[in-house]
Amino acid sequence: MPAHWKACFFDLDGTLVQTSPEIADAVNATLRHFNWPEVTQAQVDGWIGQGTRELLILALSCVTEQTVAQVRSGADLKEALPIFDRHYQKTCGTRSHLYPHVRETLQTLREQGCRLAVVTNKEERYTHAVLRAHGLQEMFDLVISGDTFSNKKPDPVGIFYGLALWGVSKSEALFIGDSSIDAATARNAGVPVWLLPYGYNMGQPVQSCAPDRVIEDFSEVL
Ligand SMILES: O=C(O)COP(=O)(O)O
Repeated sequence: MPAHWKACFFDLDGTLVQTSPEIADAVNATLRHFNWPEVTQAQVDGWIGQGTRELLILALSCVTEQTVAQVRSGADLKEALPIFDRHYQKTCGTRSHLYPHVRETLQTLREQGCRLAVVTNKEERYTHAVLRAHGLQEMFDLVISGDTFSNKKPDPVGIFYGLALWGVSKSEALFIGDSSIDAATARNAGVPVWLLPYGYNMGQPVQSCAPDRVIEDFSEVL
């Protein structure tokens, strides 16, 4: 294992930033707009990982008692998406916060010459809003969102793109995330993966994803 990684790829929601309270606020404001029942924080936590569009589909399926396939092809989603967008743009940064030691650890990695990337399934417009709200944008050499390429995680395209851009080999890179999607992304790319246990893993313990390591605190990346 290299003493200093040459490139670190980070998931965003549940790894760098605790985002679910303000996502829940935006989802519930959207549901109220249509007079649908609200959902709980725990439900929203369990729906994070595939991007906010997919999260909204799961929420609508839950409250309207339609299948996911029906919501995906129905009128409710089309109407709800712009309302959700308006609310999430407003709530971004209001109730999210960085996990302990994120800023200092990223800073130290930068000083060590490590290339830093975000690889999230969140859509670009929200990824940048969250990073901006926490003054993190300048920290990263590369930001890849769920809609940056035609495929999102667990497709390894974001990792391959970064490695090729920087001329870094797989063994010199590390993926740090919080979910089975992150573990699968890293495995698909052939890079080691460390998982944090405090994020959003659809209600499952991260140990079940068989990561190379579980780290309790973000500073253990160093
Ligand atoms: O589901 C999302 O919005 C994104 O989740 P991620 O940052 O964990 O990839």
